[in-house]
Amino acid sequence: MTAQAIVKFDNVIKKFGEFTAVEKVDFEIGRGEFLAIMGSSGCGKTTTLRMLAGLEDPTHGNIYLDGERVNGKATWNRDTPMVWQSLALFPFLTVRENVEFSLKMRGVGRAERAERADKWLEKMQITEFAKRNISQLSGGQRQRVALARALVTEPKILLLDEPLSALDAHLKVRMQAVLSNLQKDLGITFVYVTHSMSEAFSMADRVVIMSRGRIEQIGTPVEIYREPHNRFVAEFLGSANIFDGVIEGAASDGAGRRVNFEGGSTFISESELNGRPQGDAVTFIVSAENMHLSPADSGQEGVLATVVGEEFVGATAMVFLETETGQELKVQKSHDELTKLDSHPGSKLVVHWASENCHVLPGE
Ligand SMILES: Nc1ncnc2c1ncn2[C@@H]1O[C@H](COP(=O)(O)OP(=O)(O)OP(=O)(O)O)[C@@H](O)[C@H]1O
Repeated sequence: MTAQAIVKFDNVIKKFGEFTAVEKVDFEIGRGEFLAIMGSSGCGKTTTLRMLAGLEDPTHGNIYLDGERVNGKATWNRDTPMVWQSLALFPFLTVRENVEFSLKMRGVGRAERAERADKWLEKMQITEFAKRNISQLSGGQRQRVALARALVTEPKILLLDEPLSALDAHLKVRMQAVLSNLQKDLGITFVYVTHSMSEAFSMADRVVIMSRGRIEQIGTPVEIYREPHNRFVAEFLGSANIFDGVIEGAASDGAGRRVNFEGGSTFISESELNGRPQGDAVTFIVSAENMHLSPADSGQEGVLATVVGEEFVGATAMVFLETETGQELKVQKSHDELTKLDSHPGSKLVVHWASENCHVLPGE
């Protein structure tokens, strides 16, 4: 375990009967890091978090928390509070009583409890609601109570399981800022499970992408976005066009080689091809914002495709096209540009891209 790490998962496997929910998970979480765990439903995100919280025990492997092996250690001895989507606040207690709860459980005296709760009520801007019952609060206010309740013991690490998913879009964005600032101010490690790419990518220092109990990639949001490791991650991010190609020329000291794919070919730099031999199959991506469109009669080299639909994405549009070989492509463009191209369903356009925007998936 490196000195900066607060958590280490060492070859952790979790089985429920014969079913493997988490398969050989091996990673560290840095002290003070905001780590998001993402993946599709059922991929093992929550089970991973629950093992860290002590709510599940690993079937194999070890979990270390702050240098100590914690397999089998009870959750109440771990100091790993968790904030859930359901929040699990006590409806029969007031806001203040909720916030004081874990201090009371630890035998902290009345005066100190009140003082510490006051500090967190104030920090979370809910002092004015201290005497209210939970049922008398809005969704955002409940979130703040849940955070105050979890943080009042001043833990080194906070576990969050889809804490914002029940909130409406506007409130979600506001709470993202609250969480992000809180984490930076306190310097506490946050481990944050979410389905939402926008939440993970806007808040986290690093993101773990899981699929079927395995880690597909760990990296900063920019690394994962620009350089997805494999097809699963590229598809999960949803913004890339994925091509299966075959390398035409032999590796050399040159700048790159041609790669043929069904319905076209492109030049890819040698740094991306990484010395792979001639004839090797490669999977590469080009992100939607790096794709360009030109009129079919422009003489532009590229792939001829037919527009099948458009989706409004704020200031831009995502144009969906189908090539003559049946491959679906997506291209993100400004509305102005699309108007100039007179793009509409049925239009034939040439899709093209710069070779430096081709990224070969190393894990394929
Ligand atoms: N107690 C259990 N007994 C049996 N199977 C379980 C148990 N808990 C989880 N699983 C299974 O393990 C797999 C991973 O579950 P987990 O809750 O970790 O997924 P997740 O990625 O958090 O999914 P979601 O995003 O839907 O919450 C799922 O297939 C789930 O059905």
